Amino acid sequence: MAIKIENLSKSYDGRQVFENLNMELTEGQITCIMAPSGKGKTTLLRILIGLEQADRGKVAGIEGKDISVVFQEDRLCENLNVLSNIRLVQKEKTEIREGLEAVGLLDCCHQPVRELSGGMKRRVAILRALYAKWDILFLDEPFKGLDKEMKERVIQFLKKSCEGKTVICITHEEKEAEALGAVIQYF
Ligand SMILES: Nc1ncnc2c1ncn2[C@@H]1O[C@H](COP(=O)(O)OP(=O)(O)OP(=O)(O)O)[C@@H](O)[C@H]1O
Repeated sequence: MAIKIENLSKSYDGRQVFENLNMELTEGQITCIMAPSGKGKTTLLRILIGLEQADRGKVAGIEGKDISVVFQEDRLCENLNVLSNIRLVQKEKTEIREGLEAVGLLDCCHQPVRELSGGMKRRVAILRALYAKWDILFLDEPFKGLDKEMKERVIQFLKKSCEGKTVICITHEEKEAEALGAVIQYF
């Protein structure tokens, strides 16, 4: 079942963020949502994942599904090491070595997150979301702070790990959407 967004409106203190937004996000593929800064992409994502309420309109296709999210902020446990951060959300004891290796985190997997660089933390946040149990994965500008080479590695791993699954990714970069093999939704 697709995610259907129907006539969704949201304002803050009388200031309209978006009005009568309609969108259909196909399941089993990666969709990139693109819009200029301030148009309300993060607000839309927060409504989709239930952290915010729309003023009007409805969303179908998410209720009852397991969701996993990479927020713009890493939201990691700074005093836990990389492995423990990932294991926190892991329902099944899946082998995570492949992911650590793919995104270049194997050598630092026992290091507390507080000692990592911004780009390393980003990769931990992405891996943690990927290894959680989910039907729909939401990513809000997930590659911010990654250099070109690392971004390509992470995108390749994401693409491979998410094949046939439903992923909603907010990005400003068409190149990222293309590399992910994503369908682009402008709004
Ligand atoms: N909690 C809030 N209270 C008041 N206004 C808010 C709140 N959250 C967002 N806004 C406003 O809603 C508008 C849309 O913000 P949002 O972060 O959703 O945009 P965005 O498209 O994700 O932007 P960016 O690409 O810069 O991240 C902005 O004008 C912002 O100031």
